[in-house]
Amino acid sequence: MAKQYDVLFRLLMLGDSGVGKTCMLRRFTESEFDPSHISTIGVDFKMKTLEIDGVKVRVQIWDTAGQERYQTITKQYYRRAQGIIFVYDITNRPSFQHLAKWASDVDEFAPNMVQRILVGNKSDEELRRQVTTEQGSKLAEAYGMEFFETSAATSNNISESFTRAAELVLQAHKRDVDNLLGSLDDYLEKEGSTDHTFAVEYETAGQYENEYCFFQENCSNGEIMNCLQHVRPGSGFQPNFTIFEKCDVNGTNTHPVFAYLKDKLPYPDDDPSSLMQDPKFLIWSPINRTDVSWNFEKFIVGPEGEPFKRYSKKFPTIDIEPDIQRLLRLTKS
Ligand SMILES: Nc1nc2c(ncn2[C@@H]2O[C@H](COP(=O)(O)OP(=O)(O)OP(=O)(O)O)[C@@H](O)[C@H]2O)c(=O)[nH]1
Repeated sequence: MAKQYDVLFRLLMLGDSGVGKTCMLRRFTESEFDPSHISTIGVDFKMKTLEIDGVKVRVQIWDTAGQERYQTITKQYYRRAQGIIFVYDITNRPSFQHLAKWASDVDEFAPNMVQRILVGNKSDEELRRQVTTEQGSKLAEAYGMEFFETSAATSNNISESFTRAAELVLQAHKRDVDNLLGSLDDYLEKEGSTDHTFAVEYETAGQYENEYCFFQENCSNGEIMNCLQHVRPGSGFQPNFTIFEKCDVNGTNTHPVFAYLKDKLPYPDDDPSSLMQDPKFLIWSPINRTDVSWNFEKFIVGPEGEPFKRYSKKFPTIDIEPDIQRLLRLTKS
């Protein structure tokens, strides 16, 4: 598989509802501006590839809902961000005053290394301005952030601000980038790609007839195909995709693909705290906080090899479908 980028970073946009986060993101990724305001529900994201200092940086930009009622959901995304773009609306003073709260949430929930910039959006609305450029710039200085005034309507400083956020993240992770593991593609390339092995243990979701196939087999490698064909789902079932051998996902022999997945997604999204309830089931060593919990956690990986989400053993497999659909749409777009 040809490598499309060198590194993948996640940026998160935070700020009150209506400040223009979605419009900024659309302007940056699709060069479009839609004057209607449809509040984001939970989180959404878009991707863009930038070339910075000769490095192809794929940025996954998460657009969060500013509305209070979604904060429990959106806070779960903080810990996975490498960069934060705080946005306020220059025509709305309260959105500027609330930055203190957004910043303190980030201090609490985001990783220490997270890079931040401050953006005052709607700079085209000079006549309705309630926050001066100087006030914005002073606040940014106080927080040690770079500052931009932007307009999603005219495109002013949109590209500059997103690119700067990505540059800061790249600089902060320079050492990692130099020893780059990069993407899942790299691993597969290193491992000899198609004829090498990696795990398959999926959960039964009763969807054999549908587009996705999830299944669970406890038998040995040699028996898997027979089980599928004759037992579950049976009736001569033939998968139309490659099934790899089983492999270790925890312990000293952890397969590099799973080491990578666990590194990028250390905890299940829906249940970050629990690992294994009963230590007598821990049959591998060494035990690590990010280990895959029995039985069964799920990972999904995006169209370009980026680990997208990890689901706990309690998360119903059937409920992964909306995320799969979303990623498939992304592949087609
Ligand atoms: N004049 C002007 N209006 C803008 C600009 N950016 C966004 N808007 C308008 O502001 C409103 C809200 O924009 P959104 O992008 O939906 O706001 P949001 O921050 O994503 O809101 P939530 O999803 O609720 O958090 C829309 O009516 C936009 O048309 C801008 O740069 N200039």
